[in-house]
Parts: sequence; C-alpha cells; structure tokens
Amino acid sequence: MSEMNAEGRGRLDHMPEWTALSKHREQMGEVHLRELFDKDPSRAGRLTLQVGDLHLDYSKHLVTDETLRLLRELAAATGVAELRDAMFRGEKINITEHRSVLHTALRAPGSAAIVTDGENVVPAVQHVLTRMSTFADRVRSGDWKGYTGRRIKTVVNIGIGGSDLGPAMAYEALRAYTHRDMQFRFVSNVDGADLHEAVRDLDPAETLFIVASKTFTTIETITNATSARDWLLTGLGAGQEAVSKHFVALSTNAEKVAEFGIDTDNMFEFWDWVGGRYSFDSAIGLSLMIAIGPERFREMLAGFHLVDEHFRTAPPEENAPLLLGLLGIWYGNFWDAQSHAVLPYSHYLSKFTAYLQQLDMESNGKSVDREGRPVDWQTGPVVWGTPGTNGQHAYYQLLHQGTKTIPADLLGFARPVEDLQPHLVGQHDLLMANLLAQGQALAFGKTADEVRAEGVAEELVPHRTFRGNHPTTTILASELSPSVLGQLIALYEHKVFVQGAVWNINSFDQWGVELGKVLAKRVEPALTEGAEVPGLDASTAGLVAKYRELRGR
Ligand SMILES: O=P(O)(O)OC[C@H]1O[C@](O)(CO)[C@@H](O)[C@@H]1O
Repeated sequence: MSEMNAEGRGRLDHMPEWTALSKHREQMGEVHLRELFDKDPSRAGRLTLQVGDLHLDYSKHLVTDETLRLLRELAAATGVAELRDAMFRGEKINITEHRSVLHTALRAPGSAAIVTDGENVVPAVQHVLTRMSTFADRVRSGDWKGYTGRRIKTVVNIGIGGSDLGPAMAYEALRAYTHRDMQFRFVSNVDGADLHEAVRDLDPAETLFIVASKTFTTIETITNATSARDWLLTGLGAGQEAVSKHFVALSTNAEKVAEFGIDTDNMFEFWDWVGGRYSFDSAIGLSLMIAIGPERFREMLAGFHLVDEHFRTAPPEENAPLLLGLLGIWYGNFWDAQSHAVLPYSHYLSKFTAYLQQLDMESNGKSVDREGRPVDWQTGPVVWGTPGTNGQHAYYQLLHQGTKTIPADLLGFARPVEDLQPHLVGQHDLLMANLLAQGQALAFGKTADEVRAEGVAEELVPHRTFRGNHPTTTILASELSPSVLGQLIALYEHKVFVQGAVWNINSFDQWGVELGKVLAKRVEPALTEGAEVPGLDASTAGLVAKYRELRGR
C-alpha cells in the first residue's frame, strides 16, 4: 500500500516532525516538574491561556517551550488547521459515512451562512430552535396540557448514548438554573429497571416523554419508548389518541417517528451532519431547554460558539483546543500514557466525565487511519474520572503512588452556585483548596528528604514518599453558568478533533458499536426460545444454556 494518502500525507510515524518529537522525548529523559519550575521562574505565569471565561493553567505539564514548538509543528505537518477549516466549511470530512460534520452550525449566529449540499443550514437550525423555544415555554408555563387537561410536571427523556448523555449531563450541570416546579428524568438502559424506577412514582397525566433518537431505530430507545407508551395508555385508560399530548420525538427520521405513532408535528428535527455525540446542542437538547428555559439554552449555545471561533481563529500558540489535543498526543504517543483522567471539583459536573467518555472514546477509539490502513501508533485514551474529592478517597492513591502516567484535568469554579444555602457557601473554599492541593501534590510530590525531615521512621520513608511529576491541566472559571458549560464542551469537542486529525483517523464514525448490536439480536431468540444460533461459539453457547437454566426455562 502506498505511503502517501490523497493529500500527499505520509504515515504519521514516518514523518520528520514525529521523529523529532521522539528524539526530543529521549533527550528529556527523566525530567521532573520540580526542575522545570526551578529553571524557569516565569513558567507558571507564562504557561496559561484565557479563552472566554476559561482560565487554563498548563504549567504543570512535562513540556518545555521546545516540546510545545515541536508539537505545533506536528499539528502543522498533519494538516490539523486544514481539516478544521474543511469541517467549518461543511465539507464531508466524515469520509466513511460521506457526511459533513457541522455541529458548529448548531451554535452559529442566525446571520451566518454555512453551506452543505448546496444549502445554507443556518436558517433550518434557527427554525428548529424557535420551535423548540415555543414548545419549551408552553411546557414550562403549563400552557401545554396532557390528555386529561393537567399540566406537565415531569419530563422523561428516553434516549441512549449521545441522545442521553449530553442532556442528562447538562441537566445536572445546570441544576441551579432549572425549573423548580418540574422534575426531569433520563432513561437509557434497556434494563427495564431503568424505566421502572423513573416512572414508578409518576402520574401519567402529568408526564411528558421525549423520545430522543437520531436514527429512531436504536433498539434500547425504541423498546423503552414502547414500554413507556404502554405505561402511559394503561395509566390513563386511554387509546392511541392520548399519545400526541404526552410524546414528542427528537430525530432525523420522520418516517420512523410516524411509524412509532408520534405525530410529526411533535417532532423536532436535526440532521445527519450532527453526530450523536455532538448533538446535545441540537433538538436533542429539548429536555434541557425545558429545564433551563430557551434564554439560558441560547446562552449555552453562545458559549459553544465563543470557543468555536477561538478554535477557528486563534493562532496555534494561543489555541486552547489545539494545545490540549497536542498535550494528549505527547503523553499518549511519547510517554506511553494509556488513559486520561477528568476530575471535576463540582458536584454539578458528576456526569461530565461519562459524557466525555462517549465524546472522546467513540470518536477516537479507532485503529485504522482515514485510508483504512492499520495504525502503528496509539490513538484515543481511556477517559475516566469522577468528581475530584470523591476520587481522592478512592483511586487517587494510584495517581499519586502507582506506576502509571495518567495526565489529568482538574476543573473548578471560583463561585458556588447562587442559590446554595448560605451555611454551605463556606464549604466552597475547602472544595477548591482540595483541587489546588491535588494539582500541587501530583506535580511536585514529596521527596524522601522531606519525609525524613518530618521525623518519619526510616523504614516508612519509601512508603510515604511521593514521586510527583504527574501532569495536570487546571481549568478554572468564575462559575458554572450555561455559557461556561458550552465553552467547556466545545473545548473538549475540538480537543478530540485535533487528536483525530493528527492521528489521521476518522473521529466521526462509530462502526465499532455495530457488531455487538447485531450479535445481541441473534442471541436474543436463543435466550427466549432456546433457538439454535448458527455458528455460536462454545463459550457463549454454554452461557446461553446456563442463563436458561437459571431462568428456569
Ligand atoms: O440517537 P440514536 O440514533 O438512538 O443513537 C444513539 C447512540 O448510538 C450510537 O450510534 C452508537 O452507540 C451513538 O453514536 C449514538 O449516540
């Protein structure tokens, strides 16, 4: 197979810029952050960036100015800026699905013109946003009535993956801004227990289901939506005519929505150029919009747009998504880091890392390049983490004293949410002190001499020594507002983009989730009816038999 792709780009690991980074890494050897800080007193002030409301401190990274320069050269040589511009222009950079990648159009101002397939998509985006706003206002005000004439008190979003994680995460993140007289629930798992627990205390007459599915064929979602419809109609003692007052759909597939029995007047549309994991700022965000109101939703979109513009226009030295993407490449490809921890110091960001797992791992969990050739380099990392203080009492031990290199992001906010009860406000400084202390301990550790100086018995010194040298990015903002949430998500979206571009993989398909879906469909009849599954492997056949025995079949 040829070394060069259509753009004349050679294999990544054969590029001189890659080799230069490998050599640089060798020369760096066992560098320590203590040393980097000692050598350069200006480091802390210099290695920071301000993007909108986000303050990024990347001084605690194992990089020198030379490292950053070489990483930027790699980005230039791999055509990150060109691919970025092609994405913003609406070119079909999702080559395996022949689609544009235009989530940035979802948050572009109404005056923008973004053309794909000969059509400016912005008016359609704005039209759906207006429809969503009218609907959200009606539900919020009680003007939208259920079948029996009662107002809606609970909204249940049924979706999975990108049709669940985004709105569920953002709902938690922006809880302080949500409608206080309404409840919001998110059902995703095909385990009937999920829906069961979500609706068990609800009155169907006051419940609105939002069925969120780009394709409207996803088995988990359609199964849950069908069960929810049965629950509703049984509870109301009504027929199909009640569905239109209690079900709306968010989808690209009007035909399937109609087939399910939802009036397409109650469907909020989006388009195939919005990837599932990039979709919560599309119609998929309807539950969030009902929760926080259209105005706040628009503030969130403006936050996204601010970072889109930054990514599109900021010079490489000041481009935050570019920098974060390149730092990830530095660790993943040159320090053998296998994972990346995202550690928010905010209870409201409890679902943030789960959201990023799909964004990052579904995008960049690939092992062939854009030309279909196996890659010889590491691609996307395992992304993991939970809110920081909880993690400190669980897995931070491994971060501090384990054997692995795990770069981490520490996220925090200067101000607690406005409506926090006054007697709890004082806890915020303690929370943030923890964030700062962890960044410090991870970077600088504690030497054996420092431990000895505390009078620790010699045999315990190795156990109480902290190597340090664990790299972190600290991201601070004044508060977790809708705009700041939009800024944060766009920052990570574009970081993931940068990495995919450098690795020369397609970050916008997800063929890897297909096989399991197909096999589940084949195995199900074996579980229910004991049907023969041709070609079933011996282990799975044994497990099928055991399952049937345990179920008493
Ligand atoms: O919105 P849909 O079509 O139901 O898909 C849900 C999710 O399933 C996937 O296609 C695969 O898991 C995701 O990319 C997507 O977010």
